[in-house]
Amino acid sequence: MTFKDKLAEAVQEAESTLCVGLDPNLDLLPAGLRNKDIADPAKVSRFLKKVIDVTREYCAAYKPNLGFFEALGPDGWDTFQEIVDYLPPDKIIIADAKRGDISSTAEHYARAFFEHFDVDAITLNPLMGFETLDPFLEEPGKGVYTLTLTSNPGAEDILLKKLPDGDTVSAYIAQRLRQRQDKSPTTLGMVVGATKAPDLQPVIMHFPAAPLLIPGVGKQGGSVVELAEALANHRGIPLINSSRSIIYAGSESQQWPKEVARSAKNLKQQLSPITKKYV
Ligand SMILES: O=c1ccn([C@@H]2O[C@H](COP(=O)(O)O)[C@@H](O)[C@H]2O)c(=O)[nH]1
Repeated sequence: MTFKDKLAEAVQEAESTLCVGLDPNLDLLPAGLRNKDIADPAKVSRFLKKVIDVTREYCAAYKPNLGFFEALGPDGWDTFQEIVDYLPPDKIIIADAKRGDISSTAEHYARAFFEHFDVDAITLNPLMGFETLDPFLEEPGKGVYTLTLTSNPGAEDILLKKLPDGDTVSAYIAQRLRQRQDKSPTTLGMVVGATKAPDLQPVIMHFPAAPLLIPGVGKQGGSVVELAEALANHRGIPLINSSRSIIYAGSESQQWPKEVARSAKNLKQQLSPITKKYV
């Protein structure tokens, strides 16, 4: 099955474009599992598995961010593997790894994430140039989300800078990705921030069929209403990610799993004006 087909099925089955971000931060774990000083991978696994159990009904995808697993030290990769294995097979799994390196190194990243961990998709950083994406672009069953217009303030530093032809760097990346898609069996998508909804139009216009991974709602303050307006004419399926505002909901209470479920359900409902186009 191609990545695009799996993405469409996952969204249709869950009737949701929600992606739950799995960012296990030791400082924010629910009170009963929290121990800031000693990384306890067993507690992290228990926490994330519970989050998955109570949110799976409301989302199409999960996005574990590698930074949080690497911060667990030597056990981090085992924990990542355990969570990837635990995730329901009908959900899209996106490794948020933001890799990008010369081809001979990128080949090894591709092998690690697409062969060893066998996730559906990965996030890549295009700053070292478009040929660094090539090792990830060989498999029809896989997807690649390239950082195009990120949600953070620093997007102004490079991505929103204007080139001599008047386009932004973000718009240029979108154009190049669209051209590359014509020659790639792998699905190319873009990471665009919900916080950048007002700047989104000139970017997605260059690649109107691109699947989008959209972080920035929730703790970063991106507006779902503005996002829905910006996506009105976009054809590619979006996945809207939220991490902290879902997985740490109610973390001071023993009832936290209920709060996590409630928060995922609420965001799924808020996203329904966006989702209805794709179900
Ligand atoms: O432009 C980007 C790209 C990636 N991220 C990642 O998404 C989540 C957002 O977490 P929240 O808690 O919902 O703010 C996190 O893993 C980021 O590293 C992003 O925020 N912006």
